[in-house]
Amino acid sequence: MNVESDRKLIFVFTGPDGSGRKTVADSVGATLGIAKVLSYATRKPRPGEVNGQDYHFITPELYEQFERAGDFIESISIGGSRYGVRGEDIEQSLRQGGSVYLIVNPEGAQLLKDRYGDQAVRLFIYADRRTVQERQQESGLDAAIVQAKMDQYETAIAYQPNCEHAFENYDLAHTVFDISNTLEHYLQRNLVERD
Ligand SMILES: Nc1nc2c(ncn2[C@@H]2O[C@H](COP(=O)(O)OP(=O)(O)O)[C@@H](O)[C@H]2O)c(=O)[nH]1
Ligand SMILES: Nc1ncnc2c1ncn2[C@@H]1O[C@H](COP(=O)(O)OP(=O)(O)O)[C@@H](O)[C@H]1O
Repeated sequence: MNVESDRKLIFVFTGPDGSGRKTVADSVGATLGIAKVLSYATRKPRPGEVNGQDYHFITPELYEQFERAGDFIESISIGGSRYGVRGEDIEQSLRQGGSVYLIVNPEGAQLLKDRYGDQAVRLFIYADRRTVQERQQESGLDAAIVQAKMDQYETAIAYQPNCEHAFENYDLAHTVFDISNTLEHYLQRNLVERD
């Protein structure tokens, strides 16, 4: 009989901003029924973003409170805003369900890898610079925000060799299919034979 082992996985989607990490991750998560662990962010929601869906949008004061309590297993500052993941959210999600996924920048991906070792699987999503820039412009992001993200493009791209897997993202359906297949293998491997 196949039963699920206790070892559940943390799928970490990373790569340059605008490569399609959120779009791809949410689609793969929905396809495979994997729960998302949301980050906390002090930045203001952008048009169309929903609290509790895109991020837990919180005040800098509450963020500091969590930070002082040692709640964040990783926490970064970008452009004057703070972003972090609470360890308890990961642990709780793993306890309640199966494997989980989250979306972070390469710095966060490394911190999660350092913390969780083999339990964390990094999936690097990428596209060429021009495509990434055009997608962000078309999505209606402020030009200054697009510029700030593009300034990080090369640094983010350089992280690819560290990741367990890398996927180019041009044809969305194709990308989601490829990643889902890869993750299926991990999830299958997590089934252990018992008599
Ligand atoms: N390390 C880390 N990165 C995060 C976290 N939450 C979001 N990020 C990433 O930090 C960057 C934040 O920039 P922002 O413009 O707000 O990202 P967006 O929400 O993806 O448009 C993006 O690359 C996010 O994917 C987190 O909790 N930890
Ligand atoms: N394969 C794709 N083809 C065309 N547009 C895409 C593709 N993947 C994502 N996008 C679009 O690119 C933009 C950035 O995607 P998003 O998932 O927000 O990226 P990230 O999370 O890496 O910043 C969004 O407008 C999204 O709809």
